[in-house]
Amino acid sequence: MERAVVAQDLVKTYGDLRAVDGVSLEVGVGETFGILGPNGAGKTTTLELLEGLRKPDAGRAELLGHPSHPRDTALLRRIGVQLQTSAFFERLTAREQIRTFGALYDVPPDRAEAWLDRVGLAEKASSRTENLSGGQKQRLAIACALVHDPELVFLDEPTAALDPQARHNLWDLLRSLTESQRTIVLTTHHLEEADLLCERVAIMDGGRILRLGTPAELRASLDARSGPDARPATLDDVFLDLTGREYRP
Ligand SMILES: Nc1ncnc2c1ncn2[C@@H]1O[C@H](COP(=O)(O)OP(=O)(O)OP(=O)(O)O)[C@@H](O)[C@H]1O
Repeated sequence: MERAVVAQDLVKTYGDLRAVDGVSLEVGVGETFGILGPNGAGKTTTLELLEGLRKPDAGRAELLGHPSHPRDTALLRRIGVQLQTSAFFERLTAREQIRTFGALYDVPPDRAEAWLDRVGLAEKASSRTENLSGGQKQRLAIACALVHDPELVFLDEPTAALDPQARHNLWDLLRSLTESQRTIVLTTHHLEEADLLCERVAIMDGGRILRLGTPAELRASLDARSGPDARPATLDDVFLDLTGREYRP
């Protein structure tokens, strides 16, 4: 497997809390890889360490064969990161926003603007970003992450605020990216989404990876323990079996 992401023993602590506690994983070129886990499991922190947005206390990550930290400007052109919607440039319209992101990577304005259509925002091109709905802002953030056609894309809960139409359309868009050998690493709370989109998933809790494999492998391992009369396991069942049913802070 040609590898787009390699992480070895990543650790990140905040005071006494080990938010990420020895995470190792590999993601193949062209693969869609999902990071799942309850609130506070360490998914976003793991993603930020992989992206090079945060420096690990220990361990290392490589993206496309280069260390992800300190950030390498040549690498930045090859990766796309979905930023928080609060990271938009102020007072710009959706059109100006996507063109500005595109200009950072020398993407011609028309090609950048075409992304608004791909995420269903063509009609909102003249709206200022602060007037977009939560789901519209999220789609714009995803378009900004993809505008320069990166080889490797990191998406943090990309469908969290999306309605079913937008969610299904985004799934189609992400599938079309992997058809052209783009690699996607995403976090999600939607286990159906992970099952549909991801070739492999890691289920995290307490900063550690509890299980890593294809959704089918994870379901089969639970089925094997449940006996022949139980209904077939879903990824939800696997998730709850590993992480329990208690609320998380
Ligand atoms: N900058 C920070 N300072 C202190 N603690 C932090 C910081 N960022 C995250 N944490 C803590 O680290 C732990 C992991 O947080 P993280 O955001 O990675 O979890 P998550 O799995 O993405 O959760 P969620 O599903 O709620 O988004 C949490 O307990 C969180 O409170």
